[in-house]
Amino acid sequence: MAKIPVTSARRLWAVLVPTAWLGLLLSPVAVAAPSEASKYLPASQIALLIIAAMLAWLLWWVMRKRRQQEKTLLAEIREREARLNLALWGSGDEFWDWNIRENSVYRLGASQLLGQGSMDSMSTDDWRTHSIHPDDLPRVQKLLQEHIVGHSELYESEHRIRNVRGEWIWVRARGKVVERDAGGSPLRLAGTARDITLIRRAERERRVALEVLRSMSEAVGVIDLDFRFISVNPAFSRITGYSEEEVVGQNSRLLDSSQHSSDFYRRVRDILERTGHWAGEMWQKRKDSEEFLGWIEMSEVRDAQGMRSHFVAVVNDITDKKRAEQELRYLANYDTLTGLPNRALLSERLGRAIVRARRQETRVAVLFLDLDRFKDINDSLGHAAGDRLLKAAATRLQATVSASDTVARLGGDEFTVVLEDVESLPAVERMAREILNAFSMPLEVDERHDVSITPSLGISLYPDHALVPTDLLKFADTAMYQAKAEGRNTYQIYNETMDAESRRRATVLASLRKALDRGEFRLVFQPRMALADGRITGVEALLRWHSAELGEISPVVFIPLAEESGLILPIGEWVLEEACQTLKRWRNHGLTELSIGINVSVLQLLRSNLPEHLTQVIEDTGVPANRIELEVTESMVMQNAEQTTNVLNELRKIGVSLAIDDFGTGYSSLVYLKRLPIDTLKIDKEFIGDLTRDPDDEAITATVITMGHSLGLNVIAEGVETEQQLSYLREQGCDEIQGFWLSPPLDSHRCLAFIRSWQPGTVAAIPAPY
Ligand SMILES: Nc1nc2c(ncn2[C@@H]2O[C@@H]3COP(=O)(O)O[C@H]4[C@@H](O)[C@H](n5cnc6c(=O)[nH]c(N)nc65)O[C@@H]4COP(=O)(O)O[C@H]3[C@H]2O)c(=O)[nH]1
Repeated sequence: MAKIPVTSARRLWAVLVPTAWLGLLLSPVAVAAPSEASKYLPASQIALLIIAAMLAWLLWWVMRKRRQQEKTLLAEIREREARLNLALWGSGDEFWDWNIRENSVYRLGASQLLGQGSMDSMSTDDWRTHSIHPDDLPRVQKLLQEHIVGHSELYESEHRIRNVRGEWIWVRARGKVVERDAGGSPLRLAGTARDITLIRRAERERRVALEVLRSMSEAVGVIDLDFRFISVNPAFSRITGYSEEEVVGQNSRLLDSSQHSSDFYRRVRDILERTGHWAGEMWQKRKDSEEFLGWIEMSEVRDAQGMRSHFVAVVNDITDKKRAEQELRYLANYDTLTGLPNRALLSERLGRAIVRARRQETRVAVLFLDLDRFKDINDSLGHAAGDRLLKAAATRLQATVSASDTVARLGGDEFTVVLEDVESLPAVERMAREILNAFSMPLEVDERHDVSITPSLGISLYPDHALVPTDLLKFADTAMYQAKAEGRNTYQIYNETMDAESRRRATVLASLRKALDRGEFRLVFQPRMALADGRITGVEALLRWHSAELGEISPVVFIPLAEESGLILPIGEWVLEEACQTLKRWRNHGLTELSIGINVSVLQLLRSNLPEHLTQVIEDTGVPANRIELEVTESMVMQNAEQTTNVLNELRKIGVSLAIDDFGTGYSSLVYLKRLPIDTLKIDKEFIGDLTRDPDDEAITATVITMGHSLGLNVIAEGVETEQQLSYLREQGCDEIQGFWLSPPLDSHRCLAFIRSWQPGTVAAIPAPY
């Protein structure tokens, strides 16, 4: 159908409507009374009227049709607009239309941006100042300008705009000039803006995550569900040695190490597949085959649909940390010198042993072991040799006990052995003897030095003596001190009286420390006589201590304490000076042939400046060196033969004579004796006491005399109490005797009087004083 322009249709309407009305008005006349009508209107007019009416109807019909079309069009437009709205809502986009000429911006947008069903129209200026973030505005304007002038095909920008809630959100705006004037100048620019806040945030988070991954010190590997690497971070390459290219596509088995069984790795993967997570320590193998310990956390990653898409493994190389931890644990529990458990680990093991023993109703024995005179050796050989000696002692000890027993070092020269499942006390004693026996062979300190050292052992038992580790250790320690007091190189089993003993020892030691300053010491002198002519050849100076608090204390008690505590050094100096002063006085009384024997502790030989001090005393007193005889005990010398020999040689050079005291108790070998620069052997009173009663002692004494003479030594018998003993010794050719038969130790005045009144010829007639 041909379309009629709206304006001409209106004009036609203006002519046709009155005509049609006229036609209609006149038509009834013609119809009702044709004869009359024919009277009034000619037929042509009637026809005209009918045509006019028909035209009017036609026009009305066209107009109606037209209105219907317009309505349909409008409905279509509305529908499209609704669809556009829907599309914008669905996409979250905003449509904007900038009318440059009218200087206004029309915006149609999703509720997120502009509010529900929002349509907005604003001036360009308002749009600029209120809607676009001031920081982004210059850039937006620049991009718009570039597009308007034709420098860009499309206007495109990412910037912030204010949303319906007044918050700044990021949008990606795109647009194009959609209308230009005849001269080509843009009239309208339209486009969309999409909310990209979340995308940008996700993008930023992704960038941050990527940066974190890149800078992480932990190795990160992304693995697919078949355990093949998808990507790895730089730390992964650094730690494993594999570059990303080398590893992507490879199965993660590539890093499996031989430290675990393949079963282990299979189990880990099973757990990961079942639970989506696994964390733990795992050995891994680097590209260069070196193995490292990793702390590994593996977790599944799910996609947007919640389906597992891959795994992420974070690997921390903890090899060094673990090593450091182990070292720390080792340091906390083990003695670094010997590698034996230390006190902490010992207490723990002892505790566990006690728990087991309680359950099984068995016994636990604690053997507390201290090396005799270790301090002296340490001081004389040097600390390095001392350390080697301790190591050798630890090895010897470990080799002696069984592997299930704990050998620990508590510090210094103190060791402890814990024996479990102890059947009986004799079994423990057997072990104690085995240990003592094991130390009868010298320990090799280095290629040149062998050192003989003996231990003293104290024993305590669970549950007999104590029920807790601390008490068991304390009691074994007490028993060990008792073993020392018993003469060392022995063992003692704890008993309650030892506590009193150790308390007494502590009291004595406390008083001993003050004794020298308080002038509580004095010397007594015991004469000795030559058997050949009955002449008094000399005296032995013996120390006495009368304590203000404790009364008279025997040297047998306080000398070992003085040696252990080191007090023997100043005390020994005092003895030396006092003895030489006495001899000087006696010499002034004419006793110029008299010698004086002075006991010297091994500690003085090893630790003091004895040769220098002696030289000084000789100089001060004017006593000839050859009238001084230093007495050292056999066992002391033998234990530290090498070091003591050096000092003895120095002393010999000064001119003093040297005697081996208590000879016969130390099992000296002849070879050693020959090497020592000594002049005299003093046979221990133990052998003399049983002379004439014990044939063994007689034989030993006779042998010692013969042996001493064969080495060119003067032999003196100590502790001679009877005439029978004297006769026997004379028979055997012993050179001198000393003992109660002749005289007990006397103070200096009485001793001087005794010597002066002594008649050599009346030897046989002198009765024993006791
Ligand atoms: N049963 C018996 N005993 C007799 C007889 N004759 C003497 N004795 C005792 O035997 C000990 C001999 O001294 P020692 O063997 O050097 O043994 C000494 C010595 O090793 C040590 N001692 C004493 N004075 C000193 C000293 O000034 N310095 C050092 N380092 N040790 C000393 O103490 C130990 C014991 O000395 P003391 O108690 O004075 O005991 C002395 C003496 O009194 C006797 O016929 N029968």
